[in-house]
Amino acid sequence: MHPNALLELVAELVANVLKLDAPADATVSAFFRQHRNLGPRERASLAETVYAVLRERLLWQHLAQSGAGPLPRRLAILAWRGSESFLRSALSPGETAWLDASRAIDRSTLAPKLRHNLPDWLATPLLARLGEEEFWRLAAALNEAAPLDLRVNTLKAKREAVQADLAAAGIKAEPTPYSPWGLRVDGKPALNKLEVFTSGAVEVQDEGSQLLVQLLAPKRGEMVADFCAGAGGKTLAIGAAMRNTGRLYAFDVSGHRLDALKPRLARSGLSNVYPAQIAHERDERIKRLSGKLDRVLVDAPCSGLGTLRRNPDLKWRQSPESVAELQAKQRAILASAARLVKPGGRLVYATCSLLDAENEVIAHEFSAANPSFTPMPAESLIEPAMLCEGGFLRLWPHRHQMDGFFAAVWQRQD
Ligand SMILES: C[S@@+](CC[C@H](N)C(=O)[O-])C[C@H]1O[C@@H](n2cnc3c(N)ncnc32)[C@H](O)[C@@H]1O
Repeated sequence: MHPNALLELVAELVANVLKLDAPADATVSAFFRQHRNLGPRERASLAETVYAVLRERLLWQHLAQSGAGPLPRRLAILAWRGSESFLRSALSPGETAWLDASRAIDRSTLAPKLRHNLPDWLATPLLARLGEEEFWRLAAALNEAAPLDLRVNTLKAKREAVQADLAAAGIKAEPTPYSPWGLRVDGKPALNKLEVFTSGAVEVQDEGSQLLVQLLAPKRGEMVADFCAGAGGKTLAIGAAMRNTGRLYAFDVSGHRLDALKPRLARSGLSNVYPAQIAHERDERIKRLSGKLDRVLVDAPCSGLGTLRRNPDLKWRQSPESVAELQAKQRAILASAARLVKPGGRLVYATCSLLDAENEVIAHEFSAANPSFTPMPAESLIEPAMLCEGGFLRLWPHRHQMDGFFAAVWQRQD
């Protein structure tokens, strides 16, 4: 494609994504479906440039003020992530001079906001919690691309064997540092046509999500519920840890998400999973299981701010108001899910948020209101201790090279 035609397409996609009315990955996929003629390299330039715009949006918008022409084109030029010579051949002499001048600006002289690229409502609590030095390390880590992690389905394969199969397909993968089932893949190779994937020997899953199963620690033959199962990333890991025995309920209010679980379930070889759509957290189907379950996981709907490396649009699509709404849902879901746990059973509450408001605050409130649930310190359930903070699993991209992740664990006494 002619360089300027591609740059114009990038600008169009930037404009679409910056409407912020849908998740960026959905907007990008829809755009690719409308432009089927684009090759893999063109798609990569488009997607990576759009994500670069989202990651450092405040910086680019500041620099773009001095340029000319439509704003989405200026943003696309500044954040361009394809071939440099290709970009330059698309630019007018005026644009070339402006790009060079923009790049020559010493970024360390810019206002903090233009360097961390986080909205104030998010930067303020993170800075207060982490302190200056660590806050800046987090801000830098959030603007890097996330690694691609796989979870080996131990019902079907061993980690070393999968690693060897991937190597035979020219894909380098190393065991993840903390999860015993994880492999971290080099780069972003297409995996979905490989035998290891189609046979159900692996699923894509961030290492942090894999660690959650160690906190839930489901055993053979138990009755377990994954209360917010979605497309079942955690369900599959829990079902495998139960060695395909017992009964694992996969609840969710979204039938559409549970539908996405079906093909994954078929590949996995699991037959102990019972997906069920519920109307809300107080659904009759839930009430019937009251006090009967050994383990319940609440992977709560949350702001997703721990996944900013993958979903940088979330920092612009969430707000203090949306976080307050999510907190209300989190409280209600945790309270209902807790009723399913039998005496002696275990309850786990998890989010992929960085904010105390969705994490420690919800967990402490629950403990205070439910004295029959005794907190179990995460440090006693998972190693090494540096994965935990204040009795909770607390993962950070800059400390642990994983998505931001939180989990609290309780045991029901009576
Ligand atoms: C963080 S996602 C779950 C991701 C999933 N556990 C996984 O590992 O792939 C949260 C899920 O909660 C579901 N949800 C929202 N409100 C709910 C409710 N009241 N009861 C149960 N699930 C709910 C959403 O549909 C969404 O799928």
